[in-house]
Amino acid sequence: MKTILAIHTGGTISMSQNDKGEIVPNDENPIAEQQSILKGQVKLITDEMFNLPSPHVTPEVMLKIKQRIIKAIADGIDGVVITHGTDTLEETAYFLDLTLPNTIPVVVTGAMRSSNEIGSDGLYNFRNAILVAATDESYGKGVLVVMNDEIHTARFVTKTHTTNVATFRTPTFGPIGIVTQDKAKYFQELIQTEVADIDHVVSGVYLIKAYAGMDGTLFDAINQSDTKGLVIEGLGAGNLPPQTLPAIQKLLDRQIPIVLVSRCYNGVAQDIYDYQGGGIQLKKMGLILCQGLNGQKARIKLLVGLSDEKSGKSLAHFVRNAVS
Ligand SMILES: NC(=O)C[C@H](N)C(=O)O
Repeated sequence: MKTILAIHTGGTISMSQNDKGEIVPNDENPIAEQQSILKGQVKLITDEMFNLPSPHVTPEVMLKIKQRIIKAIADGIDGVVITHGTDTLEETAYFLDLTLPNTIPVVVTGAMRSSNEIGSDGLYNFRNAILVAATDESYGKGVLVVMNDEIHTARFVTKTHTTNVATFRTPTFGPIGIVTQDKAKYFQELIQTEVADIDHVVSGVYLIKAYAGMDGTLFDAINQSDTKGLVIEGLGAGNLPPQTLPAIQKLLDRQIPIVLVSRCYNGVAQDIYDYQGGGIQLKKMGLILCQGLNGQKARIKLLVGLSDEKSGKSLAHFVRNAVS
């Protein structure tokens, strides 16, 4: 029988609705109390590590979860499930994907409806996540996100709806598997990427979204002494309004790495346009075009790369490509 460690960190999955209809954190986590899930099939160990709404989760919290899992791997655990608030779930999941050895299944899940609401999805998602973590086929697939009967890679999954239970989607590539009839079934292989075994996290890594008519104001504002890196969600295939360029150049002159992704939901940033502010010019200026990640994930990847003391070409290589 496999031993699965459940690490609880908070979020709606551990919350309840009060008499006024408000969703509030609980002192006692109702999900952590569920000890009989898949009884006889798995041995469940529980660690109530945090009780945080996920907007309160920081890279330091993510690092603590990573360190807890490293200890569990050393102790011989067979798989890990993490319950987490959905607002920043994709960032924690991707942080773990980038920093953990790909040796045992690590599955992140959450809920869109709190524990006592009609149609609450928490217990169901938790059970499915345990099932996936205890499945042999889940080995070697990087960190997984299991929600609403679907299995996604942490690398590409994103929250797409504020309240719908079918909120987690993988744009461009789709989910890699489904949970059906009490089984995890996979239909896509995962391409391995580099892992960075970091022991601290840097601060000063920012994320800015481009818009029509944007100028250099926001770039000038983040041109501070503590700024270590910047991700820009560019327009379309990876372009920027020309008025932003002088302020961006000032950051590049200070050797601050700048990563460019697209603000589009689907597709990858590419250097295909040759006009002022087009992707070709941005690449020539030294921006790192990152293929396939959204802004918040590219920021996690840049933060992990910088925390691993990568710079120059090795940082660009680490950040650039999420798919190979
Ligand atoms: N569904 C959720 O978990 C949302 C909640 N605000 C959180 O991220 O903690």
